[in-house]
Amino acid sequence: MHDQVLLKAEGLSKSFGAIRVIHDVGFEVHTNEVLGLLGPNGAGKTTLFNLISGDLKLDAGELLFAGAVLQHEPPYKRCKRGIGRTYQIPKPYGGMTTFENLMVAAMFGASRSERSANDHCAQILEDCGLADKANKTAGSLTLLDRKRLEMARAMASDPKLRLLDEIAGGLTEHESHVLVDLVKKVRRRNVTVVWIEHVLNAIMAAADRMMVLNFGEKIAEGTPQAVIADPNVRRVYMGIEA
Ligand SMILES: Nc1ncnc2c1ncn2[C@@H]1O[C@H](COP(=O)(O)OP(=O)(O)OP(=O)(O)O)[C@@H](O)[C@H]1O
Repeated sequence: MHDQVLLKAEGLSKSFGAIRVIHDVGFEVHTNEVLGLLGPNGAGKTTLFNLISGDLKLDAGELLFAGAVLQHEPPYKRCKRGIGRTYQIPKPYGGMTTFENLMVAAMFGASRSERSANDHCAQILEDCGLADKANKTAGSLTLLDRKRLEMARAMASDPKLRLLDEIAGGLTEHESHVLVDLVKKVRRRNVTVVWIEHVLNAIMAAADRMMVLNFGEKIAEGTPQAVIADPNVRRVYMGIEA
């Protein structure tokens, strides 16, 4: 199921002035997997997302997406290729209804006709537990429902790769289980996911593999169990000495 490489990164490097934020990072993301991205604050995780989405330019390295060279393309072209992202703080169109938010994603993100978008979005609202909030404005939703809406928008735009940035922050344990189920639903729609998350239980429950950054360098990669048992990861990420 996960054998094809969707995204391949080689030798990625990025500095801000004299501050080296990403240094010689390489990794692969396989089709239809959930890759968890961990690391202490300031490790370079969001910067890595910005390099993949094109919000930031690489200093060095290569990015291949479904075999195509990505690093020279502007963000909108990468978006058209099917790379979408979700932010730490949900950014819906607050004055529009939940359903309208999804329609925008389906019609402008995925270029669906109004009719096709309509059916697609109605199904997604149902799947995400938002059917009874279809006509509420996004700005009036609770935090969990705004996160549900972020995931619903991720589904509506038919992405190939979704970058999720700390979406479980601020949720209760029960709510983060709801979110894990939604990530699994997103994946069942053949979307590949890279998820930055500090809520360890959530990422452990959803990830097929995990990768850990520290000071801009990859220090571990593997199954969630192997990564969490790695003495170096335990030391730098959890503060546990072997
Ligand atoms: N535009 C920028 N200009 C200068 N420094 C930046 C910029 N963006 C990020 N940095 C610095 O790069 C480093 C990595 O930041 P980044 O946000 O990628 O880390 P992170 O691993 O996502 O952290 P967190 O878990 O706290 O979100 C930090 O030291 C940050 O201050």
